[in-house]
Amino acid sequence: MEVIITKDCMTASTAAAKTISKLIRDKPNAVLGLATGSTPLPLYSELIRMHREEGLDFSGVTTFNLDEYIGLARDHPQSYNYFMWENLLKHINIRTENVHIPDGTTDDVPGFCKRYEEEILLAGGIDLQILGIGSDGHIGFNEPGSSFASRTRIKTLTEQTVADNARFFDGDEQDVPRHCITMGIGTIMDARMNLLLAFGKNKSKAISATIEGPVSAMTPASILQHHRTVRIFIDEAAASELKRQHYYRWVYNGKPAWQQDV
Ligand SMILES: N[C@@H]1[C@@H](O)[C@H](O)[C@@H](COP(=O)(O)O)O[C@@H]1O
Repeated sequence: MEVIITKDCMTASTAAAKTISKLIRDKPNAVLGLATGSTPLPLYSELIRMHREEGLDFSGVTTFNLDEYIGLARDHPQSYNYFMWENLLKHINIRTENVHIPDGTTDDVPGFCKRYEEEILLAGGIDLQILGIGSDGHIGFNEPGSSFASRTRIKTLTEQTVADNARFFDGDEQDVPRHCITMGIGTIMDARMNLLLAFGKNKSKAISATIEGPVSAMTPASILQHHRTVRIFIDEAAASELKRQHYYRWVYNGKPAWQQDV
């Protein structure tokens, strides 16, 4: 695990965007795993800027989104499909046929999930998965208790996640769907690299449990301790409960210049 503590979310997002742009320049047909939520928004803005000003080319890139609410149409303003097109996809030169987002309106959820997994395999697997984290430690919508071996499937949100996400639904918890389709933890663990972003004090407990806690299904993100290549970008507030913050800073500051591209 590489833990990178930055002074604010913009610095972290710019650094994370550099990791992604390097991947795309080295491998123009890279497969990206995308996340929603407020956390990756500055990262997506930076990728859009890189596309416009530095010619970052997405024409060969394929994407798979982590999750989607069940019951929301693709054009519903709170659907993750709408979110992705508004905040990233319509601003870059990605091919529509290369974009994959779970379909929350499918009438065959198990069949859809099976095909989603097959499509990831057919694309060659995910090179880099972007992750946010829920305040309860979830990744994608894999809530506490999710199996570490899980694949794309239906899940029920926790009351905590419904409460957290109500802010996107005018604060009304009744409007937040209770079910979703999400990549499984096993799916996320198959990505060749995972890049997790977390900002703000309300993520500090989940972050300390993820990085320094025991690996436990009660903190789904803690399984990343078993992943080979994970970069965690956090701001000072999200890092505030880490016991070994001094060490993470010391490691990063001691890195040779050629490694400090992040
Ligand atoms: N399914 C998404 C997660 O992928 C995301 O990481 C989380 C955190 O959202 P935010 O970044 O807005 O805090 O929200 C949702 O539950």
